[in-house]
Amino acid sequence: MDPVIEITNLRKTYGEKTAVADVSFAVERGEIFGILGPNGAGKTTTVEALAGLRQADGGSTVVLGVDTQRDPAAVRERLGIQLQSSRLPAKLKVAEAMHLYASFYAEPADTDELLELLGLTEKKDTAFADLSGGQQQRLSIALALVGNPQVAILDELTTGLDPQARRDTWALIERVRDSGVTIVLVTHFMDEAERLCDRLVVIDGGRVVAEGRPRELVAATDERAFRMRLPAGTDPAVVDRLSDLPEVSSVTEDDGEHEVRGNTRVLSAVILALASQDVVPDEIRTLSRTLEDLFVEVTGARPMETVS
Ligand SMILES: Nc1ncnc2c1ncn2[C@@H]1O[C@H](COP(=O)(O)OP(=O)(O)OP(=O)(O)O)[C@@H](O)[C@H]1O
Repeated sequence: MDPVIEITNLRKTYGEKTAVADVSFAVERGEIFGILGPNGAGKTTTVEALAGLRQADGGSTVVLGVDTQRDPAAVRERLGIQLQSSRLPAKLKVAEAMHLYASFYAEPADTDELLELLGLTEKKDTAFADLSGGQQQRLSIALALVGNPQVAILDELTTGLDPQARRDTWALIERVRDSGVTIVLVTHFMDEAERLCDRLVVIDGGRVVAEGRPRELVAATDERAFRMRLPAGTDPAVVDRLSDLPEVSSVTEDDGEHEVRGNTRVLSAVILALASQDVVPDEIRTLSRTLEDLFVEVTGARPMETVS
């Protein structure tokens, strides 16, 4: 089966500035595909080029078999896009916005159903400016879906939402995917990517620096880590010597605990070394690697703090 989206060697510059240097990836039908990366990595430029809203300087963007650089109009009916800064006129009411957007499409979704799905039915007659941040966000998702698209691109889906609203939005996105829509999700949030995305790319400096399923990306390393609490009065020289073990890459201390990192045999090597000095840790906790660890490794940047 042909991929629903195929980006090949995409390149986009703004004058001297290279926003996207070389990005390639493919998305299969029915996937939730994540695009992660630090600020300014080129994520928004990539999805705007994908939707045919930006003219690339090189490479191709194909959606549902259509080259969106050459013929963006040919997919407009089948592609929904929620942009970061989708602001509407202040006085436009929710239902009016939905009907306006629906009028752009030959076969729009049922607007009442969509508002119900997004929990906006009671806000139908409320002006855009009087909605809360979360409601505005949900409306922008509804507007991206009103054309009954086969592909939906959602940029910064849950930015500014409270923890409950984020979880509700995730559940909604899964329902949309289950209805057969392929979803591209641009996000800063590692927990969101881990929870929602079937596959993802990490983009940094306009290039793909990691690609795969969240679980595989997290597992694809030999690094292990654990924290331990040593008995009071343990000779600091014993701890210092742990750093000399070939299995250990780092030992750091904070809050009375030692965090040890190293290869797959680090835990047993440290326990043995301590036992040979008659030291038995009071407590040991292994640390599982997260998508955030991978993100820091491949981009050198910390992702934005999550709100939950
Ligand atoms: N219209 C433009 N003119 C000039 N430079 C631009 C323009 N749009 C984006 N850029 C620059 O291109 C780079 C990539 O921007 P882009 O918005 O694609 O990144 P991003 O990964 O989406 O970042 P963020 O997460 O902050 O939205 C940035 O350095 C940005 O400043």
